[in-house]
Amino acid sequence: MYAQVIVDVPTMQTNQPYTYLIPEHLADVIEPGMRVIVPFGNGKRRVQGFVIETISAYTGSNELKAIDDVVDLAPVLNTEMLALADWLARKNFAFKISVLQAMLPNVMRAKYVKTVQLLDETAILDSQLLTNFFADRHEVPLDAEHVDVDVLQDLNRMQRKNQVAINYYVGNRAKIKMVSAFKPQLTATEYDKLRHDLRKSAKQQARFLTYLMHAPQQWTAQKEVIDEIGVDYATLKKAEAQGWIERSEIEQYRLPQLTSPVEATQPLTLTAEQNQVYQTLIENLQAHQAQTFLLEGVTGSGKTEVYLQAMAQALAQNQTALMLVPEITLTPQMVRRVKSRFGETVAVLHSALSDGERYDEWRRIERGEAKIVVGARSAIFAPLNNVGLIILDEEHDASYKQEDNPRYHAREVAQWRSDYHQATLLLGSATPALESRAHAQQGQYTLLRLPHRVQEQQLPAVNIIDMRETIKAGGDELFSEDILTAIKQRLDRGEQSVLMLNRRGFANYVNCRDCGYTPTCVNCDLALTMHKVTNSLVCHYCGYHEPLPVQCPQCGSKRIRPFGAGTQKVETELQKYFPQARVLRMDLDTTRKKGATDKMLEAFGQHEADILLGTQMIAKGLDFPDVTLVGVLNADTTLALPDYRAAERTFQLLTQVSGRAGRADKAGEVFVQTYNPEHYAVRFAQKHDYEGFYKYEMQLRRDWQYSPYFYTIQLKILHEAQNEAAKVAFEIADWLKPFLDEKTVMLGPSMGSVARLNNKYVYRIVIKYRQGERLFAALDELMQAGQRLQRQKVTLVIDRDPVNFV
Ligand SMILES: Nc1ncnc2c1ncn2[C@@H]1O[C@H](COP(=O)(O)OP(=O)(O)OP(=O)(O)O)[C@@H](O)[C@H]1O
Ligand SMILES: [Zn+2]
Ligand SMILES: [Zn+2]
Repeated sequence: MYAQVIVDVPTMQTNQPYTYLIPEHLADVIEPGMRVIVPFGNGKRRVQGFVIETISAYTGSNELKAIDDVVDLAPVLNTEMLALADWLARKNFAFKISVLQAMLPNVMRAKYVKTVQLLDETAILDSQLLTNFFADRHEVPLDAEHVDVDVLQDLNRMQRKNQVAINYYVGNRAKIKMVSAFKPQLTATEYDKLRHDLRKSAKQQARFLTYLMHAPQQWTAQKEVIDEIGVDYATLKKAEAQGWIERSEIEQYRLPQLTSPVEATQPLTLTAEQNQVYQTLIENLQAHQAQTFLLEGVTGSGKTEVYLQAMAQALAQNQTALMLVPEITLTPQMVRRVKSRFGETVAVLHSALSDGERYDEWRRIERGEAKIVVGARSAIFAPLNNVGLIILDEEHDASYKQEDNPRYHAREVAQWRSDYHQATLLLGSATPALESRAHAQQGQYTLLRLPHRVQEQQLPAVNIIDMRETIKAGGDELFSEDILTAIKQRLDRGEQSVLMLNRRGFANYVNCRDCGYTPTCVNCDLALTMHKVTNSLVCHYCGYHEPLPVQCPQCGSKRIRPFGAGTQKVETELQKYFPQARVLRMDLDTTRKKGATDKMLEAFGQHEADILLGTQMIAKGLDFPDVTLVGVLNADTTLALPDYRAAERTFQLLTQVSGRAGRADKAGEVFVQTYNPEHYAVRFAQKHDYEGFYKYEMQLRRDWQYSPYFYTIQLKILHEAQNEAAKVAFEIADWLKPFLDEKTVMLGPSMGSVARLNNKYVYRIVIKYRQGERLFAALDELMQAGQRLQRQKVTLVIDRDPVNFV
């Protein structure tokens, strides 16, 4: 028997599996989806690999090495995941090993240990340095970074003389937490009788027997009982000796905890609109059809309640459900809402968990103990079986796209899994991605709508404040008079405010404080990005550049300069205006600590603060009844993103954050400060007009040839030397040209925005296309050349449908 193995060797940039011999004693053990340890290369190097297939015949001529060992007793990747990995690697020009690893919790990645083994003890006798290094040991971990250079040189010399051997081991970091536990062995009547026969003085035993009479017939961690009923360890030992209980080590899950207990909730009675959406979903669930629904529901329209009830239906028909939420803030509140409905059958997977917690949640899912999964992007790989429903909440969110290896979009994975399981796929948002809305237009998705808030509350009135006027009148760059007045009103009335400082694209662009002008690219209509090193403005897309202006080209003002103030500065300023206000600041700094976000939101929910000041992380999902004011301090930073989705991102952000106001019985009000008050993204957001924005933006996308009319592929070429990066980039561009049809546009090669990333120069090629077959074939070939490029120390990144151009 032979196994096809994808090996974990970062420098082997290939999707080709390697064939290994399965030794006799492992013949009945090894299955596809298991991790194995295999020798690799010439030395004694050992690496981890994934078996993707077993075969009975080998026709090649190479002499095969044998598999050393298996890591798993059962496959950790099932047939579905192996097929998905295959598809995903091909579709996104990714390496299979990175896809397979992305599907598993971090701790299941191999840890490699290198050691040096002393073969000839006499060889070190003369050297104090080496005697100290080995210190009476025969094998010592070798971590080149922490070992003296002299020692390394000696060891090298000794290796050539066969006096030492270098060994490689594959370690396993996935640790299961074990605790002592016991299980009752007798019936309640028997325990009762034993208790009657006890000596009077045996108080602890009596207590324990009383407990056992009512204890469930299952393994219980002993520590909990010892603490709870006050018996000691000796009592348990005695009980075991007398056959009352059995004792053993059992596995205990590290369950992620929220800061306060979750109270159970009941399904709400759906409104007529919600019910209509719900019924459509249920019908599809019952029919077991792979169909995609786009739920376009205004903020506060009760989308989440619909998700919860649809998930309940999946459970009721004995299926499982998967719900994705964007990274960061949203998670704790959403997790709370899902847990309040479904309790322990919910598993949570997101980046705030510890590695151990993630591993345990993953196993609860894999074993079928958790039937509902809530998590961020990578939770899309949760090993659920028999999936009935997949939900992407805030489906437009950019965090669903993974920007590192392996690049993928959670939406495309969701679609694939929905097809595989014949599951219902529900994409929900108040502001769907243009691509999704266009799919609904063309009938690929079914469009469902919730145009009103749950209790028919009005969407908040949005006031646009022209900061150019404020500045002219000698006002503050951070707070206009209007917004200060509005905050004061809330403080007087005991209501709450949410203030957002938009940090995306921050300080990378310049704008004119007098007329609002932001320089844009002549070719692409995208905002130009400031390059401090060269003192110039650069287009991230096509490479166009011009010197940094000293004077506004539009109005002649000298007040054209970079934008910038951090949340901390804003907080200080705010406190100067309102010394008595209780302000909660939420940004990357204050939320870094585990559970910090959850705690802060709890506090705000309990009205322990008057103002929540934060970055765009506070824009989504918050549902607090006392919030009647939302202030956006700077709407423009997202507009200046060097990305054709800049207007879309701004519209989405403004709509989302506005939606936090007036969600209950008190009316809400929004103030948006901007230097571009007449921009269409701002105007449509003011009217809460998603459909209007969609139509307008689609027209522009067609004119400028952007998604969804054109697809985009971005190639990045990285090298330590600028001329080498440029050379390879132009070679690749020339090589690709014959494969492009006349409707395909190639931009660049141009120097990347972050000219030096990880000490490497970046060159970029952007390709816009409508028909991709020939292009993809060419890119596949380019991928195969990856190994050659690697030898030249060139990194090639192929990014399909990039969401960020930086
Ligand atoms: N049928 C219902 N009856 C009463 N209250 C409801 C109902 N459905 C939802 N709600 C409540 O209305 C509020 C808004 O609902 P929810 O948070 O589900 O909206 P959403 O559309 O997900 O909002 P957003 O997209 O703005 O985050 C919540 O407090 C929720 O508990
Ligand atoms: Zn100007
Ligand atoms: Zn350009």
